[in-house]
Amino acid sequence: MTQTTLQFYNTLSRQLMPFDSIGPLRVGLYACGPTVYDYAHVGNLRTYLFVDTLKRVLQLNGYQVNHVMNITDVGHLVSDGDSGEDKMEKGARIQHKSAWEIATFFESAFLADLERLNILKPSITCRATEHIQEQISFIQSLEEKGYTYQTSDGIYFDTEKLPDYGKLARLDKQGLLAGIRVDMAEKRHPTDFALWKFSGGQKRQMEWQSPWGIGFPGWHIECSAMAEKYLGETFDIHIGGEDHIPVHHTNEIAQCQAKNGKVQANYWMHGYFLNINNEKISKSGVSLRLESLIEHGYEPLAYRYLTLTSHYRSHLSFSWEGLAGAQKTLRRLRDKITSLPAGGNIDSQFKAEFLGYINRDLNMPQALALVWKVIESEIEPADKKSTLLYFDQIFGLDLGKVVRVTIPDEVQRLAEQRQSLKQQGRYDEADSIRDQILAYGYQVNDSADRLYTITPR
Ligand SMILES: Nc1ncnc2c1ncn2[C@@H]1O[C@H](COP(=O)(O)OP(=O)(O)OP(=O)(O)O)[C@@H](O)[C@H]1O
Ligand SMILES: [Zn+2]
Repeated sequence: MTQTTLQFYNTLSRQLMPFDSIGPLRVGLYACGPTVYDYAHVGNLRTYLFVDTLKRVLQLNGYQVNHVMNITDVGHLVSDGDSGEDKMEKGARIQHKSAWEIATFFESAFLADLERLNILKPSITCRATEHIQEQISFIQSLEEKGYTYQTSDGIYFDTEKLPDYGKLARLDKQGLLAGIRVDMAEKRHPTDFALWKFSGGQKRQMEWQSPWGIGFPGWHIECSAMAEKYLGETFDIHIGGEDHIPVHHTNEIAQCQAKNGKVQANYWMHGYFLNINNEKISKSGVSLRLESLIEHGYEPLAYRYLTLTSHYRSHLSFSWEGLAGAQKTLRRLRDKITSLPAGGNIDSQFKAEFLGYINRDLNMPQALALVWKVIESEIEPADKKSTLLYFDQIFGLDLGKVVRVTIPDEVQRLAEQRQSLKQQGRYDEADSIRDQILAYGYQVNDSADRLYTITPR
Protein backbone atom coordinates (compact mmCIF):
# COMPACT_ATOMS: atom_id res chain seq x y z
CA MET A 1 0.00 0.00 0.00
CA THR A 2 1.07 3.53 -0.64
CA GLN A 3 0.60 6.74 1.27
CA THR A 4 -0.31 8.68 -1.90
CA THR A 5 -4.03 8.75 -2.63
CA LEU A 6 -4.98 7.39 -6.01
CA GLN A 7 -7.04 9.78 -8.09
CA PHE A 8 -8.58 9.22 -11.49
CA TYR A 9 -10.53 11.45 -13.83
CA ASN A 10 -14.02 10.01 -14.02
CA THR A 11 -15.77 10.84 -17.28
CA LEU A 12 -19.11 10.30 -15.53
CA SER A 13 -18.58 13.18 -13.09
CA ARG A 14 -16.06 15.10 -15.25
CA GLN A 15 -13.88 15.32 -12.17
CA LEU A 16 -10.70 14.03 -10.69
CA MET A 17 -11.91 11.69 -7.95
CA PRO A 18 -10.16 9.74 -5.20
CA PHE A 19 -10.24 6.06 -6.11
CA ASP A 20 -12.26 3.90 -3.78
CA SER A 21 -12.66 0.25 -4.72
CA ILE A 22 -15.75 -1.83 -3.94
CA GLY A 23 -13.75 -4.69 -2.43
CA PRO A 24 -10.70 -4.01 -0.26
CA LEU A 25 -7.58 -3.99 -2.47
CA ARG A 26 -9.48 -5.62 -5.33
CA VAL A 27 -10.42 -3.98 -8.59
CA GLY A 28 -12.84 -5.19 -11.24
CA LEU A 29 -11.71 -3.65 -14.54
CA TYR A 30 -13.53 -4.07 -17.84
CA ALA A 31 -11.76 -2.87 -20.99
CA CYS A 32 -13.63 -2.87 -24.29
CA GLY A 33 -11.69 -5.08 -26.67
CA PRO A 34 -11.06 -4.96 -30.40
CA THR A 35 -13.40 -5.68 -33.27
CA VAL A 36 -11.42 -8.37 -35.04
CA TYR A 37 -12.20 -7.74 -38.71
CA ASP A 38 -8.80 -6.26 -39.53
CA TYR A 39 -5.37 -5.66 -37.99
CA ALA A 40 -5.28 -3.34 -34.99
CA HIS A 41 -3.64 0.01 -35.74
CA VAL A 42 -1.26 1.87 -33.47
CA GLY A 43 -4.18 4.09 -32.39
CA ASN A 44 -6.09 1.11 -31.03
CA LEU A 45 -2.86 -0.02 -29.38
CA ARG A 46 -2.44 3.35 -27.67
CA THR A 47 -5.72 2.65 -25.87
CA TYR A 48 -4.53 -0.81 -24.73
CA LEU A 49 -1.25 0.70 -23.53
CA PHE A 50 -3.30 3.15 -21.47
CA VAL A 51 -5.28 0.24 -19.97
CA ASP A 52 -2.00 -1.52 -19.21
CA THR A 53 -0.55 1.55 -17.50
CA LEU A 54 -3.66 1.89 -15.35
CA LYS A 55 -3.47 -1.77 -14.40
CA ARG A 56 0.22 -1.50 -13.48
CA VAL A 57 -0.49 1.58 -11.33
CA LEU A 58 -3.29 -0.25 -9.51
CA GLN A 59 -1.05 -3.26 -8.95
CA LEU A 60 1.82 -1.14 -7.64
CA ASN A 61 -0.66 0.32 -5.16
CA GLY A 62 -1.36 -3.18 -3.88
CA TYR A 63 -4.60 -3.92 -5.73
CA GLN A 64 -5.36 -7.29 -7.23
CA VAL A 65 -6.87 -6.47 -10.61
CA ASN A 66 -9.48 -8.69 -12.19
CA HIS A 67 -9.10 -7.46 -15.76
CA VAL A 68 -11.67 -8.56 -18.32
CA MET A 69 -11.31 -7.79 -22.02
CA ASN A 70 -13.82 -8.82 -24.66
CA ILE A 71 -13.22 -9.70 -28.27
CA THR A 72 -15.93 -8.30 -30.54
CA ASP A 73 -16.28 -10.98 -33.17
CA VAL A 74 -19.88 -10.21 -34.12
CA GLY A 75 -22.43 -7.43 -34.05
CA HIS A 76 -20.37 -4.24 -34.50
CA LEU A 77 -22.08 -2.53 -37.42
CA VAL A 78 -20.29 -0.17 -39.78
CA SER A 79 -22.48 2.69 -38.52
CA ASP A 80 -22.92 3.38 -34.81
CA GLY A 81 -26.52 4.28 -35.69
CA ASP A 82 -27.36 0.56 -36.11
CA SER A 83 -27.35 0.59 -39.88
CA GLY A 84 -24.92 -0.80 -42.41
CA GLU A 85 -23.26 -4.17 -42.58
CA ASP A 86 -21.71 -6.07 -39.67
CA LYS A 87 -17.97 -5.22 -39.74
CA MET A 88 -17.10 -8.94 -39.51
CA GLU A 89 -19.27 -9.99 -42.46
CA LYS A 90 -17.99 -7.05 -44.50
CA GLY A 91 -14.36 -7.86 -43.63
CA ALA A 92 -14.94 -11.50 -44.58
CA ARG A 93 -16.45 -10.55 -47.94
CA ILE A 94 -13.56 -8.22 -48.81
CA GLN A 95 -10.92 -10.75 -47.76
CA HIS A 96 -12.66 -13.77 -49.38
CA LYS A 97 -12.61 -15.71 -46.13
CA SER A 98 -15.27 -16.74 -43.66
CA ALA A 99 -16.21 -14.41 -40.81
CA TRP A 100 -15.04 -17.12 -38.38
CA GLU A 101 -11.66 -17.37 -40.11
CA ILE A 102 -10.96 -13.66 -40.02
CA ALA A 103 -12.08 -13.46 -36.39
CA THR A 104 -9.55 -16.11 -35.35
CA PHE A 105 -6.81 -14.66 -37.51
CA PHE A 106 -7.12 -11.03 -36.38
CA GLU A 107 -7.65 -11.95 -32.75
CA SER A 108 -4.30 -13.81 -32.78
CA ALA A 109 -2.60 -10.92 -34.59
CA PHE A 110 -3.98 -8.50 -31.99
CA LEU A 111 -2.86 -10.61 -29.03
CA ALA A 112 0.62 -10.90 -30.60
CA ASP A 113 0.79 -7.09 -30.84
CA LEU A 114 -0.11 -6.79 -27.16
CA GLU A 115 2.68 -9.19 -26.28
CA ARG A 116 5.21 -7.30 -28.40
CA LEU A 117 4.27 -4.14 -26.52
CA ASN A 118 4.77 -5.87 -23.18
CA ILE A 119 1.11 -5.44 -22.27
CA LEU A 120 0.10 -7.66 -19.35
CA LYS A 121 -2.47 -10.30 -20.28
CA PRO A 122 -6.07 -9.74 -19.09
CA SER A 123 -7.28 -12.14 -16.41
CA ILE A 124 -10.15 -13.10 -18.73
CA THR A 125 -10.47 -12.63 -22.48
CA CYS A 126 -14.00 -13.39 -23.67
CA ARG A 127 -15.54 -13.59 -27.15
CA ALA A 128 -18.98 -12.22 -27.95
CA THR A 129 -19.83 -15.30 -30.05
CA GLU A 130 -19.23 -17.54 -27.04
CA HIS A 131 -21.69 -15.60 -24.85
CA ILE A 132 -24.81 -15.50 -26.98
CA GLN A 133 -27.03 -17.08 -24.32
CA GLU A 134 -25.95 -14.50 -21.71
CA GLN A 135 -26.82 -11.73 -24.16
CA ILE A 136 -30.24 -13.23 -24.94
CA SER A 137 -31.01 -13.53 -21.20
CA PHE A 138 -29.97 -9.90 -20.68
CA ILE A 139 -32.33 -8.75 -23.45
CA GLN A 140 -35.13 -10.89 -22.01
CA SER A 141 -34.75 -9.12 -18.65
CA LEU A 142 -34.96 -5.75 -20.39
CA GLU A 143 -38.03 -6.94 -22.26
CA GLU A 144 -39.73 -8.07 -19.02
CA LYS A 145 -39.12 -4.65 -17.54
CA GLY A 146 -40.66 -2.92 -20.55
CA TYR A 147 -37.55 -1.28 -22.01
CA THR A 148 -37.66 -2.85 -25.48
CA TYR A 149 -39.74 -2.74 -28.64
CA GLN A 150 -39.66 -4.69 -31.87
CA THR A 151 -39.32 -3.37 -35.42
CA SER A 152 -39.12 -5.31 -38.66
CA ASP A 153 -35.31 -5.57 -38.34
CA GLY A 154 -34.74 -6.19 -34.66
CA ILE A 155 -35.33 -5.60 -30.96
CA TYR A 156 -34.50 -2.07 -29.80
CA PHE A 157 -33.84 -0.38 -26.48
CA ASP A 158 -36.24 2.50 -25.84
CA THR A 159 -34.01 5.28 -24.52
CA GLU A 160 -37.02 7.50 -23.75
CA LYS A 161 -37.86 5.19 -20.84
CA LEU A 162 -34.72 6.24 -18.93
CA PRO A 163 -34.93 9.85 -17.76
CA ASP A 164 -31.17 10.23 -17.39
CA TYR A 165 -30.21 8.52 -20.66
CA GLY A 166 -27.00 10.05 -22.05
CA LYS A 167 -25.59 11.29 -18.74
CA LEU A 168 -22.08 10.01 -19.51
CA ALA A 169 -21.83 12.04 -22.69
CA ARG A 170 -24.07 14.81 -21.36
CA LEU A 171 -26.17 14.27 -24.45
CA ASP A 172 -28.73 16.89 -25.25
CA LYS A 173 -31.69 14.77 -26.30
CA GLN A 174 -33.75 17.76 -27.38
CA GLY A 175 -30.85 19.06 -29.45
CA LEU A 176 -30.43 15.65 -30.99
CA LEU A 177 -34.08 15.52 -31.97
CA ALA A 178 -33.92 18.98 -33.51
CA GLY A 179 -30.87 18.31 -35.59
CA ILE A 180 -31.68 14.71 -36.51
CA ARG A 181 -29.11 13.17 -38.79
CA VAL A 182 -29.34 9.59 -37.56
CA ASP A 183 -30.76 6.95 -39.88
CA MET A 184 -34.01 6.41 -37.95
CA ALA A 185 -35.55 3.60 -40.01
CA GLU A 186 -38.32 2.35 -37.70
CA LYS A 187 -36.63 3.52 -34.50
CA ARG A 188 -38.83 5.55 -32.16
CA HIS A 189 -36.05 7.91 -31.08
CA PRO A 190 -32.67 8.72 -32.61
CA THR A 191 -30.76 7.44 -29.58
CA ASP A 192 -32.57 4.06 -29.44
CA PHE A 193 -30.22 1.20 -30.23
CA ALA A 194 -30.39 -2.40 -31.38
CA LEU A 195 -30.19 -5.21 -28.84
CA TRP A 196 -30.86 -7.99 -31.36
CA LYS A 197 -30.88 -7.75 -35.14
CA PHE A 198 -32.77 -10.17 -37.36
CA SER A 199 -30.97 -11.92 -40.17
CA GLY A 200 -33.97 -11.06 -42.34
CA GLY A 201 -34.16 -12.73 -45.69
CA GLN A 202 -30.39 -13.21 -45.95
CA LYS A 203 -28.42 -16.18 -44.67
CA ARG A 204 -25.66 -14.82 -42.46
CA GLN A 205 -22.44 -16.59 -41.54
CA MET A 206 -22.87 -15.71 -37.88
CA GLU A 207 -26.45 -16.09 -36.67
CA TRP A 208 -28.28 -17.73 -33.79
CA GLN A 209 -31.78 -18.74 -32.74
CA SER A 210 -33.43 -16.44 -30.23
CA PRO A 211 -36.92 -15.98 -28.73
CA TRP A 212 -37.44 -13.19 -31.32
CA GLY A 213 -36.15 -14.96 -34.42
CA ILE A 214 -32.83 -15.87 -36.05
CA GLY A 215 -30.26 -13.11 -35.87
CA PHE A 216 -27.32 -11.71 -33.96
CA PRO A 217 -26.74 -9.49 -30.92
CA GLY A 218 -26.11 -5.75 -31.03
CA TRP A 219 -22.64 -4.51 -30.13
CA HIS A 220 -23.41 -2.86 -26.78
CA ILE A 221 -25.20 -5.82 -25.22
CA GLU A 222 -22.13 -8.07 -25.47
CA CYS A 223 -20.03 -5.92 -23.13
CA SER A 224 -22.82 -5.49 -20.57
CA ALA A 225 -23.62 -9.21 -20.53
CA MET A 226 -20.00 -10.36 -20.28
CA ALA A 227 -19.01 -7.68 -17.76
CA GLU A 228 -21.89 -8.74 -15.52
CA LYS A 229 -21.00 -12.41 -15.87
CA TYR A 230 -17.36 -11.94 -14.90
CA LEU A 231 -17.41 -8.83 -12.68
CA GLY A 232 -20.95 -8.55 -11.28
CA GLU A 233 -23.70 -5.98 -11.66
CA THR A 234 -21.55 -3.09 -10.44
CA PHE A 235 -17.78 -3.13 -10.72
CA ASP A 236 -15.00 -0.59 -10.31
CA ILE A 237 -13.66 0.68 -13.64
CA HIS A 238 -14.90 0.57 -17.22
CA ILE A 239 -12.40 1.79 -19.76
CA GLY A 240 -12.07 2.41 -23.49
CA GLY A 241 -11.24 4.98 -26.13
CA GLU A 242 -12.88 8.42 -26.21
CA ASP A 243 -15.15 7.43 -29.10
CA HIS A 244 -16.97 5.08 -26.71
CA ILE A 245 -18.34 7.99 -24.64
CA PRO A 246 -21.33 9.13 -26.76
CA VAL A 247 -22.63 5.78 -27.99
CA HIS A 248 -21.14 2.49 -26.77
CA HIS A 249 -20.60 3.32 -23.09
CA THR A 250 -23.68 5.54 -22.96
CA ASN A 251 -25.75 2.58 -24.13
CA GLU A 252 -24.05 0.16 -21.78
CA ILE A 253 -24.88 2.41 -18.84
CA ALA A 254 -28.49 2.66 -20.01
CA GLN A 255 -29.13 -1.05 -20.42
CA CYS A 256 -27.48 -1.94 -17.09
CA GLN A 257 -29.36 0.80 -15.25
CA ALA A 258 -32.60 -0.48 -16.80
CA LYS A 259 -31.92 -4.12 -15.96
CA ASN A 260 -30.33 -3.83 -12.51
CA GLY A 261 -31.32 -0.38 -11.29
CA LYS A 262 -27.63 0.30 -10.62
CA VAL A 263 -24.71 2.04 -12.24
CA GLN A 264 -22.63 -0.50 -14.17
CA ALA A 265 -19.24 0.84 -13.06
CA ASN A 266 -18.18 3.49 -10.56
CA TYR A 267 -15.36 4.96 -12.66
CA TRP A 268 -15.40 5.49 -16.43
CA MET A 269 -12.03 6.27 -17.98
CA HIS A 270 -11.31 7.15 -21.60
CA GLY A 271 -8.10 7.36 -23.55
CA TYR A 272 -7.80 10.05 -26.21
CA PHE A 273 -6.97 9.36 -29.83
CA LEU A 274 -3.71 8.93 -31.60
CA ASN A 275 -3.88 11.17 -34.65
CA ILE A 276 -1.92 11.58 -37.84
CA ASN A 277 -2.08 15.01 -39.47
CA ASN A 278 -4.83 16.01 -37.05
CA GLU A 279 -6.96 13.05 -38.06
CA LYS A 280 -7.83 9.99 -35.99
CA ILE A 281 -5.92 6.93 -37.08
CA SER A 282 -8.62 4.49 -38.16
CA LYS A 283 -8.98 1.26 -40.04
CA SER A 284 -11.15 2.89 -42.66
CA GLY A 285 -8.99 6.02 -43.07
CA VAL A 286 -5.29 6.55 -42.42
CA SER A 287 -4.09 3.39 -40.69
CA LEU A 288 -0.70 2.32 -39.40
CA ARG A 289 0.19 -1.04 -37.93
CA LEU A 290 2.77 -1.95 -35.33
CA GLU A 291 4.26 -4.22 -37.99
CA SER A 292 4.94 -1.17 -40.20
CA LEU A 293 6.87 0.46 -37.37
CA ILE A 294 8.98 -2.68 -37.05
CA GLU A 295 9.56 -2.77 -40.81
CA HIS A 296 10.87 0.80 -40.54
CA GLY A 297 13.40 -0.45 -37.99
CA TYR A 298 11.70 0.62 -34.77
CA GLU A 299 11.08 -1.55 -31.74
CA PRO A 300 7.55 -1.95 -30.38
CA LEU A 301 8.88 -0.70 -27.03
CA ALA A 302 9.96 2.55 -28.69
CA TYR A 303 6.29 3.05 -29.56
CA ARG A 304 5.41 2.24 -25.96
CA TYR A 305 7.91 4.91 -24.85
CA LEU A 306 6.38 7.41 -27.28
CA THR A 307 2.90 6.90 -25.82
CA LEU A 308 4.25 7.55 -22.31
CA THR A 309 5.38 11.01 -23.36
CA SER A 310 1.81 12.31 -23.51
CA HIS A 311 -1.02 12.18 -20.98
CA TYR A 312 -3.77 9.71 -21.82
CA ARG A 313 -6.32 12.53 -21.79
CA SER A 314 -4.66 14.47 -24.56
CA HIS A 315 -4.42 13.65 -28.21
CA LEU A 316 -1.09 12.33 -29.36
CA SER A 317 0.05 13.22 -32.80
CA PHE A 318 2.06 10.47 -34.48
CA SER A 319 5.16 11.40 -36.46
CA TRP A 320 8.13 9.37 -37.61
CA GLU A 321 10.45 12.01 -36.10
CA GLY A 322 8.70 11.57 -32.76
CA LEU A 323 9.10 7.81 -32.96
CA ALA A 324 12.78 8.11 -33.94
CA GLY A 325 13.29 10.37 -30.92
CA ALA A 326 11.59 7.84 -28.64
CA GLN A 327 13.74 5.02 -30.04
CA LYS A 328 16.92 7.02 -29.50
CA THR A 329 15.97 8.00 -25.96
CA LEU A 330 15.06 4.41 -25.10
CA ARG A 331 18.51 3.26 -26.28
CA ARG A 332 20.14 6.00 -24.24
CA LEU A 333 18.16 4.93 -21.19
CA ARG A 334 19.18 1.29 -21.65
CA ASP A 335 22.82 2.33 -21.99
CA LYS A 336 22.54 4.24 -18.73
CA ILE A 337 20.86 1.39 -16.90
CA THR A 338 23.42 -1.18 -17.98
CA SER A 339 26.27 1.09 -16.91
CA LEU A 340 24.90 1.24 -13.33
CA PRO A 341 25.84 -1.35 -10.70
CA ALA A 342 23.20 -3.56 -9.09
CA GLY A 343 22.53 -4.04 -5.38
CA GLY A 344 21.21 -0.59 -4.41
CA ASN A 345 18.06 0.61 -2.70
CA ILE A 346 15.06 2.45 -4.05
CA ASP A 347 15.48 6.13 -3.21
CA SER A 348 12.55 7.03 -0.95
CA GLN A 349 12.28 10.66 -2.03
CA PHE A 350 12.23 9.87 -5.72
CA LYS A 351 9.79 7.02 -5.05
CA ALA A 352 7.40 9.41 -3.29
CA GLU A 353 7.67 11.93 -6.12
CA PHE A 354 7.07 9.18 -8.68
CA LEU A 355 3.98 7.89 -6.86
CA GLY A 356 2.71 11.45 -6.66
CA TYR A 357 2.78 11.66 -10.47
CA ILE A 358 1.43 8.24 -11.41
CA ASN A 359 -1.25 8.22 -8.72
CA ARG A 360 -2.60 11.56 -9.82
CA ASP A 361 -4.48 10.37 -12.89
CA LEU A 362 -1.51 8.61 -14.49
CA ASN A 363 0.75 11.55 -15.17
CA MET A 364 3.22 9.59 -17.25
CA PRO A 365 5.00 12.54 -18.92
CA GLN A 366 6.06 13.84 -15.51
CA ALA A 367 6.94 10.34 -14.28
CA LEU A 368 9.11 9.89 -17.37
CA ALA A 369 10.82 13.24 -16.84
CA LEU A 370 11.73 12.07 -13.34
CA VAL A 371 13.79 9.25 -14.87
CA TRP A 372 16.29 11.79 -16.18
CA LYS A 373 16.28 13.66 -12.89
CA VAL A 374 17.26 10.42 -11.14
CA ILE A 375 20.01 9.76 -13.67
CA GLU A 376 21.49 13.22 -13.22
CA SER A 377 21.06 13.22 -9.43
CA GLU A 378 23.77 12.81 -6.79
CA ILE A 379 22.39 9.56 -5.34
CA GLU A 380 24.50 6.38 -5.36
CA PRO A 381 24.74 4.73 -8.80
CA ALA A 382 23.37 1.43 -7.47
CA ASP A 383 20.43 3.28 -5.90
CA LYS A 384 19.78 4.97 -9.23
CA LYS A 385 19.49 1.57 -10.87
CA SER A 386 17.11 0.20 -8.23
CA THR A 387 14.98 3.34 -8.40
CA LEU A 388 14.76 3.22 -12.21
CA LEU A 389 13.86 -0.47 -12.19
CA TYR A 390 11.16 0.30 -9.63
CA PHE A 391 9.75 2.95 -12.03
CA ASP A 392 9.85 0.44 -14.87
CA GLN A 393 7.16 -1.66 -13.20
CA ILE A 394 4.88 1.09 -14.48
CA PHE A 395 6.62 2.00 -17.74
CA GLY A 396 6.85 -1.63 -18.87
CA LEU A 397 9.96 -0.95 -20.96
CA ASP A 398 11.69 -4.13 -19.82
CA LEU A 399 14.68 -2.15 -18.56
CA GLY A 400 15.57 -4.98 -16.18
CA LYS A 401 16.08 -7.36 -19.08
CA VAL A 402 18.76 -5.30 -20.79
CA VAL A 403 22.18 -6.92 -20.62
CA ARG A 404 25.44 -5.33 -21.45
CA VAL A 405 27.24 -7.09 -24.28
CA THR A 406 30.79 -6.22 -25.12
CA ILE A 407 31.27 -6.29 -28.86
CA PRO A 408 34.84 -7.19 -29.91
CA ASP A 409 36.72 -4.32 -31.59
CA GLU A 410 37.15 -6.31 -34.81
CA VAL A 411 33.37 -6.88 -35.10
CA GLN A 412 32.75 -3.20 -34.40
CA ARG A 413 35.25 -2.24 -37.14
CA LEU A 414 33.65 -4.63 -39.65
CA ALA A 415 30.17 -3.25 -38.89
CA GLU A 416 31.35 0.31 -39.53
CA GLN A 417 33.00 -0.79 -42.76
CA ARG A 418 29.79 -2.51 -43.87
CA GLN A 419 27.76 0.60 -43.10
CA SER A 420 30.05 2.76 -45.18
CA LEU A 421 29.92 0.28 -48.11
CA LYS A 422 26.12 0.31 -47.94
CA GLN A 423 26.09 4.09 -48.07
CA GLN A 424 28.21 3.94 -51.22
CA GLY A 425 25.76 1.47 -52.78
CA ARG A 426 28.32 -1.38 -52.71
CA TYR A 427 25.78 -3.89 -51.48
CA ASP A 428 27.56 -7.14 -52.52
CA GLU A 429 30.67 -6.21 -50.58
CA ALA A 430 28.53 -5.12 -47.62
CA ASP A 431 26.83 -8.53 -47.66
CA SER A 432 30.13 -10.38 -47.60
CA ILE A 433 31.16 -8.37 -44.53
CA ARG A 434 27.85 -9.27 -42.89
CA ASP A 435 28.85 -12.94 -43.38
CA GLN A 436 32.23 -12.32 -41.75
CA ILE A 437 30.47 -10.75 -38.77
CA LEU A 438 28.17 -13.76 -38.56
CA ALA A 439 31.24 -16.01 -38.51
CA TYR A 440 32.35 -14.14 -35.37
CA GLY A 441 29.01 -15.03 -33.77
CA TYR A 442 27.33 -11.63 -34.10
CA GLN A 443 24.70 -10.14 -36.37
CA VAL A 444 24.05 -6.60 -37.52
CA ASN A 445 20.46 -5.42 -37.35
CA ASP A 446 19.68 -2.54 -39.63
CA SER A 447 17.47 -0.03 -38.02
CA ALA A 448 15.87 3.33 -38.57
CA ASP A 449 17.72 6.40 -39.77
CA ARG A 450 20.88 4.57 -40.81
CA LEU A 451 21.32 3.28 -37.30
CA TYR A 452 22.28 -0.30 -36.66
CA THR A 453 22.76 -2.56 -33.68
CA ILE A 454 25.08 -5.50 -33.19
CA THR A 455 23.80 -8.46 -31.19
CA PRO A 456 25.11 -11.96 -30.45
CA ARG A 457 23.49 -14.51 -32.81
N1 LIG B 1 -7.01 6.52 -33.27
C1 LIG B 1 -7.24 5.93 -32.10
N2 LIG B 1 -6.49 6.26 -31.03
C2 LIG B 1 -6.70 5.66 -29.82
N3 LIG B 1 -7.63 4.70 -29.61
C3 LIG B 1 -8.41 4.33 -30.64
C4 LIG B 1 -8.26 4.92 -31.93
N4 LIG B 1 -9.19 4.35 -32.76
C5 LIG B 1 -9.88 3.46 -32.02
N5 LIG B 1 -9.42 3.45 -30.75
C6 LIG B 1 -9.86 2.59 -29.62
O1 LIG B 1 -9.38 1.29 -29.88
C7 LIG B 1 -10.20 0.34 -29.20
C8 LIG B 1 -10.54 -0.81 -30.11
O2 LIG B 1 -11.49 -0.38 -31.04
P1 LIG B 1 -12.03 -1.25 -32.23
O3 LIG B 1 -11.24 -2.47 -32.46
O4 LIG B 1 -13.51 -1.37 -32.09
O5 LIG B 1 -11.62 -0.31 -33.40
P2 LIG B 1 -12.46 0.70 -34.15
O6 LIG B 1 -13.05 1.72 -33.18
O7 LIG B 1 -13.36 -0.05 -35.03
O8 LIG B 1 -11.31 1.37 -34.92
P3 LIG B 1 -11.52 2.16 -36.24
O9 LIG B 1 -12.31 3.39 -35.81
O10 LIG B 1 -10.15 2.44 -36.65
O11 LIG B 1 -12.25 1.27 -37.16
C9 LIG B 1 -11.41 1.12 -28.68
O12 LIG B 1 -11.25 1.36 -27.30
C10 LIG B 1 -11.35 2.42 -29.46
O13 LIG B 1 -11.90 3.47 -28.72
ZN1 LIG C 1 -17.47 -2.53 -24.92
